[in-house]
Amino acid sequence: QPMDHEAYMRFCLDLARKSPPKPTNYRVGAVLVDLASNDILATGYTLELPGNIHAEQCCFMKLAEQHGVPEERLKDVLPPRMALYTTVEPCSKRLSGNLPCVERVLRLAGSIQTVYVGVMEPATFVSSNTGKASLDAAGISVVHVAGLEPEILQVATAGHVLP
Ligand SMILES: Nc1nc(=O)c(N)c(NC[C@H](O)[C@H](O)[C@H](O)COP(=O)(O)O)[nH]1
Ligand SMILES: [Zn+2]
Repeated sequence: QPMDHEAYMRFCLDLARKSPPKPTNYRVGAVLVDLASNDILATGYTLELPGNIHAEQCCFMKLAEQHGVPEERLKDVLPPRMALYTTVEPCSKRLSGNLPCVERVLRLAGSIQTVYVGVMEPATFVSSNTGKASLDAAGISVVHVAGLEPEILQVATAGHVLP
């Protein structure tokens, strides 16, 4: 019995809780799901892998490693219909200058059908995340899974110094 959207988002939130708090990013959890089998292809949480790695980026890095391909070639080796769940929408700009996750998702346009997000990105680091427009333009739906916002934001900002 496949999990429902809220169950996947709760799973992402549990992953986000594993992320070490930092004042300069959010604690996010993400999973990539094969829509044909409902199998979870990869999980990730912020800083899970060495370096300044985002949750979504973790998923893609793990799959690139598993398949022995560079991240740019993932579309060639991954299933044709997938969904990405992430507690915070994929970043469209990173203050570190690293490649934003929206760009990483766009590499899989045509395979990733939908990005399910728990919250849109707050304005703490990036005044307005333009990801939804970019993803929509590439035919990737961005769908808000409502109901977990307070918990997601509390976990995401746990490392932030109080104003
Ligand atoms: N969707 C998402 N997943 C993450 O794992 C994560 N950490 C963010 N965070 C977005 C935020 O805008 C950036 O973390 C800051 O812009 C700082 O950029 P870096 O993270 O240092 O590259 N967003
Ligand atoms: Zn990102």
